[in-house]
Amino acid sequence: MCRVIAISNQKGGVGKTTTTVNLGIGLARQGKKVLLIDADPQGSLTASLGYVEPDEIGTTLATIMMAIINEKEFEITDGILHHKENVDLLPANIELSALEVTMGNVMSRELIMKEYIEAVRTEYDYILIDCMPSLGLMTINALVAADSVLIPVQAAYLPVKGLQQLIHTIAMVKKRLNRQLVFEGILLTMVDFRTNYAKDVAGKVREAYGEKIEIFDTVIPMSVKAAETSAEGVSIFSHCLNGKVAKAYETIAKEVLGNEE
Ligand SMILES: Nc1ncnc2c1ncn2[C@@H]1O[C@H](COP(=O)(O)OP(=O)(O)OP(=O)(O)O)[C@@H](O)[C@H]1O
Ligand SMILES: [Mg+2]
Repeated sequence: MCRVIAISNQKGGVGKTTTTVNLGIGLARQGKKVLLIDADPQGSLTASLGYVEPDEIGTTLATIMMAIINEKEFEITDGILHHKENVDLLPANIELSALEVTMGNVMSRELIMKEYIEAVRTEYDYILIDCMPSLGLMTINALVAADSVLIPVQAAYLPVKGLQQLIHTIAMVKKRLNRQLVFEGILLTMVDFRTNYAKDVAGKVREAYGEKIEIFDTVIPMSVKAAETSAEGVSIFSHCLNGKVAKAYETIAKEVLGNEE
């Protein structure tokens, strides 16, 4: 059985892409077959995995979604890149933003990505979708295609308002387009243990949302090591296996495996 997880928060720079890379490769290290989908025209996931010029890649998520819109055939291997840390990647680039505009006029425009995922899900144990920082049509497509949504929250400020908007959008998707959608959980990222403030934010998020949404016990520490990995095109496991960020993502991968049982 394949589980499809959308990694989403419309707030920028909260650790969505970093979490997609390291949770994905963390799951692969536990023996799972994993596909990472870049659903952000910035192509950060693609670049983080070492494909440093996303705009030069020919076949991307946009190509395949366009084929689906035009009712053209596609192969499940189309566009797939194989990363050396045992995960597959469907890349993205700037073409995705043009597609998002085009898609606005298409029938069943929220269901295009789902059609792709339904075709490839037999090949994988986990599919992670790295969403863009917006709640537009591309993110709605990801939420409709997903079984669950994982919400990274940066522990550096009080994110209550932005989270309410995200949770409302998820509730609407669940009601109208994807009854099965559940919360994978809130993941606190970039936690600076030296400050009481970070602990305070963690406490406040638990207070405000802990009853409705599972909050991962493990938090991701703030570390320059996490930021360095994307420049190298590898995960934190290749960059600094014994560091605290690698340990944290390894534990999160195990928590996600446990969520399914
Ligand atoms: N645990 C961490 N410690 C320190 N820096 C981090 C950590 N996690 C991520 N970063 C850095 O923070 C920045 C934002 O992270 P990331 O790109 O994963 O966020 P994002 O939510 O995907 O951003 P966007 O909304 O632009 O897609 C990046 O420069 C990344 O390297
Ligand atoms: Mg990102």
